[in-house]
Amino acid sequence: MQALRDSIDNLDAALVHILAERFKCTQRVGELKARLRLPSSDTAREKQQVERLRSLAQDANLDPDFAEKVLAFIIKEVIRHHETTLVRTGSSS
Ligand SMILES: O=C(O)C(=O)C[C@]1(C(=O)O)C=C[C@@H](O)C=C1
Repeated sequence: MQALRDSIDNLDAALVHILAERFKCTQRVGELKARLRLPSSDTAREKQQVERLRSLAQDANLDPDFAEKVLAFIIKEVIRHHETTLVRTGSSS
């Protein structure tokens, strides 16, 4: 049991680090979008991401619906960050 919990703790730490790296990338995208006055969300891109992630999940034996929900949750937070960046950089008006 303890060995399994140690593995879970390591995997949770990896998830946090991976998420932090992803948010660093999306922060840069948000700044670019603000500068170029592009919309915060891109539904065509999201559709591609969902398709790809569902396929990856299937191959990895992970429930694709769950993977899609996780992605949607993350993207919702990214869009919130993009909106904050717009206000912070004064590009929202
Ligand atoms: O690729 C973009 O345009 C982003 O802003 C990043 C991202 C994402 O988190 O992957 C977030 C919002 C968009 O709707 C699509 C994708």
